[in-house]
Amino acid sequence: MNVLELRGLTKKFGDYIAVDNMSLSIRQGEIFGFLGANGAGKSTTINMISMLLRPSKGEIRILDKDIMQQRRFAKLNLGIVPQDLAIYEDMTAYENVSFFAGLYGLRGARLKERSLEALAFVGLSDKAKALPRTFSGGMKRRLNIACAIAHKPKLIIMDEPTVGIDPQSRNYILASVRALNETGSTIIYTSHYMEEVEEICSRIAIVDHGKIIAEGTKEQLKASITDVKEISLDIKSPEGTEAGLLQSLPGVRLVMQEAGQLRIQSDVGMENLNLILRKLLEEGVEICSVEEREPNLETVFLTLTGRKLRD
Ligand SMILES: Nc1ncnc2c1ncn2[C@@H]1O[C@H](COP(=O)(O)OP(=O)(O)OP(=O)(O)O)[C@@H](O)[C@H]1O
Repeated sequence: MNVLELRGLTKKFGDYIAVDNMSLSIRQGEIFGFLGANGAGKSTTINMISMLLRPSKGEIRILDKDIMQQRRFAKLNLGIVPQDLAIYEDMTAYENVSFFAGLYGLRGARLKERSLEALAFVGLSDKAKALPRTFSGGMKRRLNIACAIAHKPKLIIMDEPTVGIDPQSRNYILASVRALNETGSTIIYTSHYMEEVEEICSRIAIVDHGKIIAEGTKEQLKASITDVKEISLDIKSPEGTEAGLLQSLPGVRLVMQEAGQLRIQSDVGMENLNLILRKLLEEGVEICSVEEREPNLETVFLTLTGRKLRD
């Protein structure tokens, strides 16, 4: 059964079309990645699914029921982890979770059990009695997740839950996404970090200008890219000076530089490796290794949109 179905979903703000005739089916048991640059329309889509925004056009079905006609059913089956934190700083972590779980009708022993379980899921059991204002940004994000999952929704939507947090919290969040999925929840995970999406998602939609421009498993998406190759060079030289030199060479589409490494995406069939190497050597750059890389989701995104996922 489809846990979520979007049919021709559209949202206009004045003349601006933020979500453009989007159709999508998400099956039970998936971790579905929603990948797009800032402003692509991810949050607007999520806000419509969570009934905070009214679609201009189209239909949203959760577990085969139209959410406009079955609002309560949709709410009970949905857990939303919003991009902006929705927690109370002056209530303990446990009180926060049980407050939100209570909104979904949980009471008594079941409320307590589910609230504690949700805190355990995100690795905050030992902080149950602490106030969120003493938490790191990452811990607050984990609490935000616990608040959305205690009522055990069938569909959990996470809107960029790992933006700007420490690696330990990030790992907790990714582990909790997997654990939630293993216990039967379907998950929609939005992010502009393609590494994360690649790591945890079973299927991915790439969103750009409010439209889904590609959809499939990561293997399918990568296999669709046949006209770009990626070369990776380990180099020794002062950082930050090389990318500009290479950008203007024929066939070079994109140069990325990180800590002694250059990643160059260029047109397949362009025999420009010799030009690239010659240019670097002329500039006194020491080349330690050269490797042709498998395409990743960044390559896919770049090829489809002509832009980098993160600017
Ligand atoms: N209430 C609003 N009124 C006018 N324009 C809006 C409104 N909400 C969003 N937009 C515009 O719609 C577009 C899509 O925004 P949205 O927040 O859905 O993108 P996003 O993919 O979630 O990006 P981000 O990662 O930055 O949250 C943006 O250009 C945004 O400026």
